[in-house]
Amino acid sequence: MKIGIGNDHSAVELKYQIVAYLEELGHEVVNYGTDSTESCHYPEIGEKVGNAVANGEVECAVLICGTGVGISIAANKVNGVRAAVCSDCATARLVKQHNNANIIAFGARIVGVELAKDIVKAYLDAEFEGGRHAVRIAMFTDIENRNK
Ligand SMILES: O=C(CO)[C@H](O)[C@H](O)COP(=O)(O)O
Repeated sequence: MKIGIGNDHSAVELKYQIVAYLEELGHEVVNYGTDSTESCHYPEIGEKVGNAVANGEVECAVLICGTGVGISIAANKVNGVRAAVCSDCATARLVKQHNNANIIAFGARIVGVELAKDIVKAYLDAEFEGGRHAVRIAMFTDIENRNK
């Protein structure tokens, strides 16, 4: 799978570890994040990755900032993006099964590297269940259309 990754200055080291892990799993990774620990602005990266997912440049993406929250808020401003912050594997699985999240986010200041890898794996291994959940996903699109 072609997977995007984006991060701010707080998450450079964790980003490298997640990129290596994704490549070990056989995925192609496109890096949209910063490789510098110099302070930068996570909304720019969240938007860039959100656009890459929305326009199909990558199939899904991983976003990492200090908490995972700010960068996912930015990505969620892009129509068609469903970015979900996860700090545990059950949530990571459910955001794919129920919410069809196309971006998973977590915080470099919140989770350690092994948990972060497990979160990514739980998300990638899960499948969207459709059915009643598809009705709710369509309602996200309705919200976007009402708020253009
Ligand atoms: O978690 C974040 C956004 O949700 C950012 O990584 C965090 O706010 C950056 O903080 P600082 O500029 O103090 O390093």
